[in-house]
Amino acid sequence: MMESAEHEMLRSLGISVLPKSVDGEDPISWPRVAANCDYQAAAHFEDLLQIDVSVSKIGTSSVSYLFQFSRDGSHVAKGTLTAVCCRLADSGLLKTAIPDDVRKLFEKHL
Ligand SMILES: CC(C)(COP(=O)(O)OP(=O)(O)OC[C@H]1O[C@@H](n2cnc3c(N)ncnc32)[C@H](O)[C@@H]1OP(=O)(O)O)[C@@H](O)C(=O)NCCC(=O)NCCSC(=O)c1cc(O)c2ccccc2c1O
Repeated sequence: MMESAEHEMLRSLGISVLPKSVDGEDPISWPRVAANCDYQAAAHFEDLLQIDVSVSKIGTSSVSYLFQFSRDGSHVAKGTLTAVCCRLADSGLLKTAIPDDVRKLFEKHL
């Protein structure tokens, strides 16, 4: 659920989760390196949960998110996730600095 919420947030900022290569440049994506979730109340099958996503930290190449889960206005869980900005090179994932334009978009959600 956190990954889906993260992807929705990226899309809302106009950031593709897995863009196509343009002009032979390596596309950039966001593999996750850490995730955690604290459950504060039970959620049941078919419950409709709201997930509020915010950015808790922007590093050089990493971005951390906070996820607040609620049901009918009551807190259910709190999660965190850290992803790293990477070039999808032929050799695999290579860490790279978060581009300035993307950093500015994330800063709006700090
Ligand atoms: C992602 C890596 C390639 C980075 O490796 P590297 O060794 O270069 O990174 P650093 O150790 O220097 O850390 C970079 C950056 O992250 C912060 N960080 C690292 N670990 C943690 C942690 N546990 N908690 C918090 N923060 C952490 C560190 O402080 C640095 O921050 P700065 O801001 O200071 O730069 C390499 O780590 C790697 O490959 N990891 C495995 C990733 C993985 O397989 N994850 C499992 C889920 S799969 C996934 O999420 C995924 C998503 C995609 O979108 C993909 C797209 C295309 C292909 C594959 C994808 C994919 O597997």
